[in-house]
Amino acid sequence: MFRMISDIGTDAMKDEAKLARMNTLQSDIEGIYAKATVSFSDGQTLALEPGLTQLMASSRNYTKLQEAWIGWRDNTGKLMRDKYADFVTLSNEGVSSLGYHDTGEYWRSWYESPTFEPDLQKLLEELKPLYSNLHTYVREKLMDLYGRDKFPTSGQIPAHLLGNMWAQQWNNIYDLVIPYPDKTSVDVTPELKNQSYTPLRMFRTAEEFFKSLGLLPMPDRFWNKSIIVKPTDRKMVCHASAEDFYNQKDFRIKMCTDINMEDLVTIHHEMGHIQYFMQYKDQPVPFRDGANPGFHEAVGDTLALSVATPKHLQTIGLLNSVENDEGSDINYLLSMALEKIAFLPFGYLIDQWRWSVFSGETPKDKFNDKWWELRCKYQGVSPPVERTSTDFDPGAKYHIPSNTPYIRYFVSFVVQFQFHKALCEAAGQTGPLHKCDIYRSKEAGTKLGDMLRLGSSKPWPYAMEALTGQPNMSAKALMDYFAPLTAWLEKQNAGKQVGWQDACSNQRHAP
Ligand SMILES: CC(=O)N[C@@H](CC(=O)O)C(=O)NC[C@H](CC1(C(=O)N[C@@H](Cc2ccc(O)cc2)C(=O)O)CCCC1)C(=O)O
Ligand SMILES: [Zn+2]
Repeated sequence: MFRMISDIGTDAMKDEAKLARMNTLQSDIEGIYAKATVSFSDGQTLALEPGLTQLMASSRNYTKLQEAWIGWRDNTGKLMRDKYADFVTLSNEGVSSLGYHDTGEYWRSWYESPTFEPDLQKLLEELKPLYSNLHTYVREKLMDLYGRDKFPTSGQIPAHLLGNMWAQQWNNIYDLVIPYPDKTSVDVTPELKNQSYTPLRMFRTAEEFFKSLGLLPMPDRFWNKSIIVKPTDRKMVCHASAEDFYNQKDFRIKMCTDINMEDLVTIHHEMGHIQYFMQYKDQPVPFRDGANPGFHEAVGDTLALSVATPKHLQTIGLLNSVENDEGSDINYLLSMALEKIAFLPFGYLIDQWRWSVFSGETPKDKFNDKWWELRCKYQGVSPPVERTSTDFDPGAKYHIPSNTPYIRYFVSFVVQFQFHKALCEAAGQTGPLHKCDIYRSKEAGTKLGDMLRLGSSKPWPYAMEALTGQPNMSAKALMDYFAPLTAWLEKQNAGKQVGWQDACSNQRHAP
């Protein structure tokens, strides 16, 4: 407890003037991101939410997508590079008085493990074959649609074609890659609109899932004080977030909710944070935190793994028919892979880049080269147009200007499948993991609640063992979940060139 109280991060900066300068740089950088818009050649001007997000998700116009992709980076990252470099120097100075070599070392200390970095690398390597198979399948489909001459001979996928501004999740191009179009497709967005769901009803639906497990309901103050639609009377950073006011009563979400499946999942994610806040609210303040930051990110997503199943969606009236055949199964697993597998290298590389910047390994003039070195190697995506060292593409992703650590999401995307497997067993679900729905299982809820109430009072391996019966992070549950899809993808990719070269080439395939 004493160690946690004294671990105050960059606020340990001794020099008041430098502390003020660091905070000014941070708020300047965040301001650039918050105010950014893109003005198109056709006169349209869009903000990130909802305009650019919806364009990147739904447009199939190569040039329009490219214009949005370049415009967003010109109006965010490109304007931050010098300030960010100065911020990094001051941030490192701030934590040095706590004995950390740099900010990256401080951030990694939250995982309390001397083998944290090699453990992460091993997980990514175990998951690489599954990612490569998904990447190859998607790339072939996109080449058919956009033409081979748009794709580099080194095998990467141009980053603006994957349905997301950062190519971090590919669920929005599901319609372009759906394996069995005549079978059940899981996207319930149209149904949410047909049934005129409101943001409030989406939040109530999520709350009902938590309550069905015997977990805590959202308190009245939550419903009175949260902001769940984009306000018209003030500016607000629309990036969803959950806040703990550390007074054992006030817990809130702010979010600019869209009526679609993606936001229904996000609502569960944010409500997972609130549930954790409430479960550990009686711990001493230093223990009112996740067992590690990845655990905090995994709570809501774990429950959403049940909610997203066709069976559950039918139970809550969002899907009228569920076919139990191989085609529907593969359709569902592929839609989940576009959200969960696609994310893994992205979740890994953000802080690989940032740790290398904090440590001094990557100097300012190499910021963008290092970023694309990692994007080309780990994620197998390429820039649609040539990038230069005056660009600063990492700054186009919220978590860099907001200085929010990111490896927590890679950890979460691995451990959430371990949690899901453990809760499914507690709920007495015996079938394939991807069909499990823990809805209404008080046994599962009790097991989860017991772990959440620990907060950060025990080392995370203790919490992991309490929930799953063993203390380590493991990719096995994730690979078990997607096993039927792995076999199917290997058959689909037979005879195809699987994977990509580490470096992106400038050369493109012949038409
Ligand atoms: C006071 C404070 O800071 N509170 C923290 C929570 C805490 O630390 O207590 C907080 O609210 N952080 C905001 C952040 C928002 C989101 C996010 O940034 N997600 C990542 C990665 C991802 C993507 C898909 C997915 O399914 C899960 C994760 C991204 O969008 O790239 C955006 C929507 C989802 C989660 C969050 O909730 O984690
Ligand atoms: Zn989160």
